[in-house]
Amino acid sequence: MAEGSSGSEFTLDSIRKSLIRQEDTIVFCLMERARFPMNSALYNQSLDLVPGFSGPLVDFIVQETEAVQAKAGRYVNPEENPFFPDNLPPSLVPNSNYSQVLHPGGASININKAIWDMYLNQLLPLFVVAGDDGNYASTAASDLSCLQALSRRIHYGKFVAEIKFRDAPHDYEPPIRAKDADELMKLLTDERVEKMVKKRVEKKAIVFGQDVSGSNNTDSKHYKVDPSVVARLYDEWVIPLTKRVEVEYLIRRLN
Ligand SMILES: C=C(O[C@@H]1C=C(C(=O)O)C=C[C@H]1O)C(=O)O
Repeated sequence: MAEGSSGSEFTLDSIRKSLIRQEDTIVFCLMERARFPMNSALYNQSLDLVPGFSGPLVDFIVQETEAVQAKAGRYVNPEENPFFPDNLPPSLVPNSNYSQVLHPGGASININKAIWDMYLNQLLPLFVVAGDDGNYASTAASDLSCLQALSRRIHYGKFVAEIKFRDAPHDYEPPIRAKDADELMKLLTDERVEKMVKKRVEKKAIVFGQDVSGSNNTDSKHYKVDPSVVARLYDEWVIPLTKRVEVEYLIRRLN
């Protein structure tokens, strides 16, 4: 089930290892998107660039890509959640045997609208330069990689919540029955781990984002994505949204 895991191990430790691995993917995706300027025409609601499609070009590219990926079975995987879930075609390929560790109620949790809004309206302007180079299709492909990586990480909260519940059902059952979201939030929060995550992603942006040359000199002042933006991304959005998924999952856990 988890990225890079055999599927047989389901522990908080193995889930956290997967979240750490996903940080690399997220940092590299952001660095790829930073190769292009803002290209705001891509996101413009009123520029109908595709004949017969009404809406921003980025919507067209994401919807069409998700449709192909759905046919190839992407959304059968409980780790994946589409940005445009309405009218997706069914999978045409034989089902892979994903281990069904989640409670069935988890399948209805999809907070991609909030992730889309955060990414386009708040995050992008923090790490891409202004301008338009006309590379809309490549820019949108890069946006989709970032969005999918962020969505996977944030919805991984379902697996985190499941294992936390299994490890301490007696602690979680009373607030679940009382539908006490605040108490659940307190129970699942681990501030020590959050602090480590924020420090580590900032460091990854420093290490991965340097220009590497053949000599011993690296340019340590210029990073492909500002490391403080990556730390802020996790602090303000990734961690809080992951915890929102965890709470939403737990609230449904005993249904
Ligand atoms: C994901 C977890 O749950 C919470 C969310 C965290 C995160 O999004 O990085 C970190 C610690 C917890 O507060 C976890 O415990 O690992």
